[in-house]
Amino acid sequence: MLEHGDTGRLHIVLISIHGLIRGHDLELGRDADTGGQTKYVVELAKALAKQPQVERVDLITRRIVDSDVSDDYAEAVEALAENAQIARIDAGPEGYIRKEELWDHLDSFADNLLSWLHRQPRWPDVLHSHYADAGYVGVRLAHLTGLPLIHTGHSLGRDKCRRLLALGLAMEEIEQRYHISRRINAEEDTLSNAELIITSTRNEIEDQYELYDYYTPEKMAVIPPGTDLQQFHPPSAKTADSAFAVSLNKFLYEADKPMILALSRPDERKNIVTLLEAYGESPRLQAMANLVIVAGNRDDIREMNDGAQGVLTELLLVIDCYDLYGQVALPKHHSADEVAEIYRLAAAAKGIFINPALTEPFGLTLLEAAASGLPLVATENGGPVDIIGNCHNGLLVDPLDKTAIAEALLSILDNPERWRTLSANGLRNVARYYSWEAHTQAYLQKLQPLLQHFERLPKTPPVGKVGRLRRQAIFTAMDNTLLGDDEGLAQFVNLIREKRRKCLFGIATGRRLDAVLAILKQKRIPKPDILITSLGTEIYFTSQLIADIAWSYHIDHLWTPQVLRRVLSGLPGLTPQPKEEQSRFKISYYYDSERAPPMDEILTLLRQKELSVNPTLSFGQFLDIVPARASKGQALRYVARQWNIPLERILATGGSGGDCDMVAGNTLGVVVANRHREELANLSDIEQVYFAERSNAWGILEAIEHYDFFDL
Ligand SMILES: O=c1ccn([C@@H]2O[C@H](COP(=O)(O)OP(=O)(O)O[C@H]3O[C@H](CO)[C@@H](O)[C@H](O)[C@H]3O)[C@@H](O)[C@H]2O)c(=O)[nH]1
Ligand SMILES: O=P(O)(O)OC[C@H]1O[C@](O)(CO)[C@@H](O)[C@@H]1O
Repeated sequence: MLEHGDTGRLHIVLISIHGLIRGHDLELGRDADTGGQTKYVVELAKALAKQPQVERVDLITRRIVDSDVSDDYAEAVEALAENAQIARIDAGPEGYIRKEELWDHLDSFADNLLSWLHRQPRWPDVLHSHYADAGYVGVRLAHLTGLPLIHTGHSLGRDKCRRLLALGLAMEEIEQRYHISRRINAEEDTLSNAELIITSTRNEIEDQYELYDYYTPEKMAVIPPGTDLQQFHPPSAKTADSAFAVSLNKFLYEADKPMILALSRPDERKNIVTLLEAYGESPRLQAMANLVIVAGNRDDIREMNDGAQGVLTELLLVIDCYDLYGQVALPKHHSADEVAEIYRLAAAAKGIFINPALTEPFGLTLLEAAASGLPLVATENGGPVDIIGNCHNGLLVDPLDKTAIAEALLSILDNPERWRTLSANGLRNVARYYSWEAHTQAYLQKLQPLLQHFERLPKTPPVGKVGRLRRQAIFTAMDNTLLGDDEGLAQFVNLIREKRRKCLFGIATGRRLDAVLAILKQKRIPKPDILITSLGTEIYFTSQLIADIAWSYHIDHLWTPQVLRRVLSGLPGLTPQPKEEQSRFKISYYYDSERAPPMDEILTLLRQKELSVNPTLSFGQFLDIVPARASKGQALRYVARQWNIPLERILATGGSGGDCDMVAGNTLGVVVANRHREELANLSDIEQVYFAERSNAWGILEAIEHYDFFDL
């Protein structure tokens, strides 16, 4: 069994979870989640697969079984090229859900993807996550495997939040609609654990990533994406009117006028309504050109998701308000292969492409328009700064300034010489700066240094643990869970003894080994088969309590306890716990919630100091900090792999902050009644977590009944 490529050629795993992804006829614009990123990752996978240094590319996404979308998305594997494929992983509900609703299912996605990776002939050489959700999964996999993680954000929550607030949305509404804090936290976590961040523009680094606490420009590389110059090119001699051109006639009185073209997903951030108002408030603009807005595909607006429905409804109301009938086209349908022709239609009519987005992280449409010979007017916020800076083919505008938008459009429309110059610049420079061939060369060159120094965890468990007869396990936290009710404990211990031959007994605690052993003895609890102590930083197995050295070696990654102590020493409300609670990989404080900063401020401080660690607050009073690769849940997954026990057959009981990743994901999670639910409140929506009615060990016994655990 090959552990790593002995051919020396690379195996790259790209992770892009949301949206509708397939190798052909991408349904770009169909909904808010299927747009530039889905196109980017498919083109990147195909371009990388062509490189001689690359042996295999896997593009990982979520499997979707839903009568509202094509069966293509339910295929577990789809070939992209001879050495590239899309692999679809199950996680959460089978149906197609918005990316904002995926957060509760990403731990399960990570567990299922890890199982999939273990089923492959060898470990990949690198994980490359795309967007916050894939970053969340990539971080967990990188911790569990030791593989290097690289990341591309495509769009950043802090930047989107800033723009939506500027638009007047309330923070509560942004949180409710976009779960923006979970997304930003995942982005911060990804930035603090990725080895390399690939951006499409310098502007992203200076103006978008700069908003993050964990901001390390030296880990970032600008590698712009390409565009397919076979697909996007200027119009040839006058071609017969296409079906799409004809379809515009029903909207436009004078279809031959120049066309102002906007093309984007129907998403609030694309700010199409401001463009429409700028057009509606400019009689000169209306006299000179038609406005064509391509905003995805739709049948019945009333059946679309809230975001798209809101955007399109508002457009129709504004068209009516300014009485723009006959001058504005809002076509309902276009096919993937008509998109290039739409740009050419605008170019043939000496039109302009406009991207009025509040913020545009990069803007693939700008490349497509430039390659079609269209001059650009684009938002000054984001990627267009670099694109127009490189291509010299258009103007930047403040997306909230309607007068500036109108004037920029007029300054090109009423100057044919200027139109020709900008069009020619765009054609020449898009080919020069934006090609996938150039992208993959730069990408692979940036990748090399990361591949040398990574120690991966062994793929196959050490001999001797594989094939144990026992196919189940129960792991429990100690304080107030296993312990706290002696009668319940006695019942539980009897059950464990009775089932010992088929079920491993594990304890996962924040306490140190010596403290645990004293309690086990005092309470006459049998020695567990697996003992995870000090919050997942130490693992001992069998009754001889042999320490797992490989685990200690694995978690000793980016761990700088001295720096950590120095950074935290100045904070009010934090008192170091006695030295018997401290250990090599665990720094513990008493946390006085009256005086100490809130946890998210402590998280922010650690990230600003570029400390990639795992802080948890338990019982609202104990703050423990361990290495990023250590936690109860990560230690449990490491052990489950070693003992070859599927997570779905592991009952994991906890109840405070330090138990979160043990209870979440594919384990059968349990929270007993008396534990600190508020620290695990966000778990309550996950079906695989059972909140017991009863307390302490009685709650574990109740959960065993609930899951019918011994009859699985
Ligand atoms: O009705 C539509 C709308 C969009 N598209 C296509 O979808 C893509 C849209 O890409 P882009 O303009 O880049 O916008 P987003 O979908 O928002 O893409 C996100 O991800 C991209 C890749 O990283 C970045 O360029 C963007 O800034 C980022 O917002 C383009 O290929 C368009 O041709 C269609 O085909 N039909
Ligand atoms: O507007 P948001 O929430 O930042 O998301 C941008 C969306 O555009 C996309 O390119 C669509 O594929 C993805 O990056 C993401 O789904």
